[in-house]
Amino acid sequence: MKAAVITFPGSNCDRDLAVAFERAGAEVVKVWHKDSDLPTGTDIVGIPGGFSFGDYLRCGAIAAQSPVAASVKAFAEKGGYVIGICNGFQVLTETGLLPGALLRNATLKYVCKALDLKVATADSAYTAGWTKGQTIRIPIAHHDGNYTIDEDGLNRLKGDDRIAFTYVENPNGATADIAGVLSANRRVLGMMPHPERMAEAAHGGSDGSVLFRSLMDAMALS
Ligand SMILES: NC(=O)CC[C@H](N)C(=O)O
Repeated sequence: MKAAVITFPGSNCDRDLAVAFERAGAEVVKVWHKDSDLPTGTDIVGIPGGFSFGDYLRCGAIAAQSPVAASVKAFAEKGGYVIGICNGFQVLTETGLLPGALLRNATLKYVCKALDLKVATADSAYTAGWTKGQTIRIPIAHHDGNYTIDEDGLNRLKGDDRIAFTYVENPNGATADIAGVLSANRRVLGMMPHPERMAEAAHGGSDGSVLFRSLMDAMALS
């Protein structure tokens, strides 16, 4: 499996994401945001966490205008797999690949801690390694993680089983405790928590590694 990890000025989780993909067995190619083409044979695009373009305008808004963003959008629209973590999730909502928006945390504070999540669906390449309703521990680190969506949008997400993860204790005011959502074709995942930061014993937990392994398994079958 070839994973393309995008880097913007201000990204800071690109290396961690690359390592998590590699430990799961993927080949990783780093892609600078000015590269307009994804590497030939890309199976999945990873948009990492960080502070792209200093979080100016809105988190992810400038990154969503980068040359590479158009290729990522075209890749996703053709059915490609894309995962956006934290700032990557913000970029995905700004490109329109995922619905909703990430607003400032209700507390107006940056929150950095490990917390419990519920796996809201096991029906995706990313979450198939867990069972629905399982509690897992993954860290968050953000000031704009307050996932917000209108009632119609929320009903669509619920009706289509597209909520991937919810918080056990909501740290940021997110609508319906949502921590991660899937696209309509279930191949684009955006999540505020950082699975790559809890992916091996030395991180203090390895729940995050399940996501990368599930992905590898799903791709081996497809
Ligand atoms: N860890 C991150 O990716 C941070 C995302 C974003 N800059 C925020 O603070 O909300």
